[in-house]
Amino acid sequence: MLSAYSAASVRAAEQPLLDAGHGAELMRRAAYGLTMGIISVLRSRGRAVYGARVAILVGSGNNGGDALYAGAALAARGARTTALLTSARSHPEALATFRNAGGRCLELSLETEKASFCAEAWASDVVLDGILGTGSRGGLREPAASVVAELDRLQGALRPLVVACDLPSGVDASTGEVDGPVLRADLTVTFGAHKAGLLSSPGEQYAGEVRLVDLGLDMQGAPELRRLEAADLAVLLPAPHNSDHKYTRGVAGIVAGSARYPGAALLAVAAASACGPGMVRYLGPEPVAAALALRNPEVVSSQDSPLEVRVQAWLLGPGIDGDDAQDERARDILLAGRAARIPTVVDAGALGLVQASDDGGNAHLVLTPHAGELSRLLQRCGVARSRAEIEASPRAAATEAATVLGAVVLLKGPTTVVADPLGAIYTQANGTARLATAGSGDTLAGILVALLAMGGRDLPTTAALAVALHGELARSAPSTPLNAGMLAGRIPAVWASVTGARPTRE
Ligand SMILES: NC(=O)C1=CN([C@@H]2O[C@H](COP(=O)(O)OP(=O)(O)OC[C@H]3O[C@@H](n4cnc5c(N)ncnc54)[C@H](O)[C@@H]3O)[C@@H](O)[C@H]2O)[C@@H](O)CC1
Ligand SMILES: Nc1ncnc2c1ncn2[C@@H]1O[C@H](COP(=O)(O)OP(=O)(O)O)[C@@H](O)[C@H]1O
Ligand SMILES: [K+]
Repeated sequence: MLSAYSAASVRAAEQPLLDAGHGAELMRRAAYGLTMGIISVLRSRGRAVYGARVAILVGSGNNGGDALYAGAALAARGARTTALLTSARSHPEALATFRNAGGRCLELSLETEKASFCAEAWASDVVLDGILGTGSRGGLREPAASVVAELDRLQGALRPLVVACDLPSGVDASTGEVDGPVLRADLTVTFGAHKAGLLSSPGEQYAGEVRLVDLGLDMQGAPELRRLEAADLAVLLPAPHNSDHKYTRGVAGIVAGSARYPGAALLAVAAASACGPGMVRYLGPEPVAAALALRNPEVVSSQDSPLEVRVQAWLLGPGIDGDDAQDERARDILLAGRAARIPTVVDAGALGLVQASDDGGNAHLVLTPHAGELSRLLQRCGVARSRAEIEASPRAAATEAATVLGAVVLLKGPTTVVADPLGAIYTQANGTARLATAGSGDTLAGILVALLAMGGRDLPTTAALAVALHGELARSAPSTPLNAGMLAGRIPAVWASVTGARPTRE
């Protein structure tokens, strides 16, 4: 499990070491890790350090200091290093060390030097972003903002590799929010602890690969957010016991699909069934059930009322729009669920049926909106948040929705957020943009209801687990187009690969 912290927590953890006079040592370690990161990206492009061209953007604070020390280390190994001082002030010792090592300095305040730096950066192997770190307030300001915007224009094979020092400048270290231009990094070498902003949208999408350099910080207090990693999936994905029978293994009940959208039911059911619960029960129109019988003969289908069947978890909503009988089933489950407290995934067409609750009445619900659906959901609760606002601050929006609605909110996107009304947050970014395709959310909902039915973990952890598994379905796919219909079929292989060796008796 990965824990990520706010800038304030990281700085608080650094303080005792700074007070004890270890500041220079911390910076030396940070710069060493950064140097190693730059060398590794150079090698990934088949370049030696000797003779490599490295262009460095330097800010006024310690972030600029780290970058200058790394630049000095590279210059000492024969790299051609050029720094652009973006402020009248730079870390004095680091600047002197850089100059002594043979580094060239240009000043942003001089128009001709700015132009020569941009030309140098475009011809470089690596651009190092050391303008702002955890001490930044708001987005990049001028004149640095324009240089970054200009450098970020370069695309494709001509674009140099970009390494960010601690975090891409202009990304909020705590929230991941972005205000103004940011130079998209291929690698971010971050120091001391993972920053929550690099594990949140949109910041995460600017950070590239993130490597942590250990500074020996003693992080105090609860992390801002957590993330499940491969090793967690291996432990958390459920496995049957010898003594189990189908009802102890969990029954997933699914109310999805309609004459208009039969596919949503097919996708959700296929995904749920592939996760291996004791049983999948499908409630919905007869023609959809008939199609399911051919594709998933193990599924038990009926046109019953949900009040007549027993399940360990419900999924309501994919593709039910406009079908009165499905709508009624979803309403019945939501009403009965307030007493029965059966874990219930509320997706797509059922999201409009959820009412805000501050009495714990929704504590068994996991709502799974994308940003557009969350905007409408919040609107109904009297909170105006446009889709664009939600995409700009998804973590804040998911947390707000979880509080207002009293339910776990799983907000889908490139980095998916799971927010618990009690304040716990997971973010997962296992997937790739190939998941952004119609029906992919139905597959996620199917995985989630199956994992909930199989039980064993709390709602937010199970939700994060489902998102992680769903993401892995795309990550492990070859780089060819992917449609949602292909995803469920990948579950067994991906499950096997994330859980490692497969004992036959568990
Ligand atoms: N404190 C420590 O013990 C360590 C800090 N390290 C580095 O130090 C960084 C934090 O250093 P600082 O506290 O100096 O902070 P920064 O390096 O983020 O710089 C803050 C400076 O930038 C200016 N600034 C703030 N917001 C701005 C904006 N939006 N646009 C333009 N300028 C802006 C401020 O005037 C301030 O001078 C970390 O990110 C990390 O790179 C590392 O050396 C590891 C150890
Ligand atoms: N750029 C992206 N990178 C990775 N995953 C993404 C990206 N965009 C969307 N996703 C994921 O794809 C899925 C899309 O779900 P959803 O929007 O509900 O689609 P649908 O309603 O068509 O099934 C979600 O799991 C979401 O997190
Ligand atoms: K930076």
